[in-house]
Amino acid sequence: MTQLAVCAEMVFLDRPLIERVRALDDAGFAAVIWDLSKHDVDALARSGARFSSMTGYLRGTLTDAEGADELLRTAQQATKTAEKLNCPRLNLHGTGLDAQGLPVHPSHATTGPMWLTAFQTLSRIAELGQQAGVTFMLENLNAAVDHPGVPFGRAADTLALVEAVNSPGLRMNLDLYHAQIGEGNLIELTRRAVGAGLVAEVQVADVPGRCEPGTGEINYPAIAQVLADVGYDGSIAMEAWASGDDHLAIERFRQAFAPSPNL
Ligand SMILES: O=C(O)C(=O)CO
Repeated sequence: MTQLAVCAEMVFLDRPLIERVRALDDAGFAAVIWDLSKHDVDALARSGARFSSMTGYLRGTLTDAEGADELLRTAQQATKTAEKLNCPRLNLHGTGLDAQGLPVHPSHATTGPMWLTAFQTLSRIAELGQQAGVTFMLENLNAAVDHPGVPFGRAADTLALVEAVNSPGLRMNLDLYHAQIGEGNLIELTRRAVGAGLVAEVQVADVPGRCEPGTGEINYPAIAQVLADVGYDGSIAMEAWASGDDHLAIERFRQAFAPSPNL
């Protein structure tokens, strides 16, 4: 059944994280968490909250041999944390991001060798996911506003890699906020990626401003209809700031996806 989740790193910012995940749980949402090295994992595990996804690595990159080994090593550690939190999805980016979201290894052109190494690295990651019983996800990002220089940020590139690896241990984290900034054509993108069974989480925020659905230019009720039409039953997560009141923002998110018969 489709599960609604909210990124605990972006709402209820006046409270400690542990209280944010509890507030989300009380409101019926699972939580999305970023860098677990910054959080008290045992306290989160004891909180009773549900976790939809978390960052699935600490360091590393897809595109060179040394970075790939580091990515695999820290992804393996992340699977242990995921087990403690009972968190089924672990998120990856084309390269590590710093505290400002900037790529640790920026690249403004992706070469043939980079594509091949990324494919091999992701194949290893997918195997790790299957062994650990979790799904790693490669997230599309945007280079124009939030993550300049991130490799494989375009949804089309992310989807091509996930499709090529073709393993249940690796799926796409389809971030519609980033895709709207980078490429648009969201309905067709959603129909194609989700319809092919390649998406494990759909993340949402509106453009511009990255606030809750309904505050910008994206027609989220139409996206919800597409998700229902293709029978999506994965996670839908709001990775957005609250434009005003936090409770109102998460209710607007819930309402945007309420028409789905899977909910
Ligand atoms: O910008 C995003 O979507 C991220 O996941 C940053 O970690």
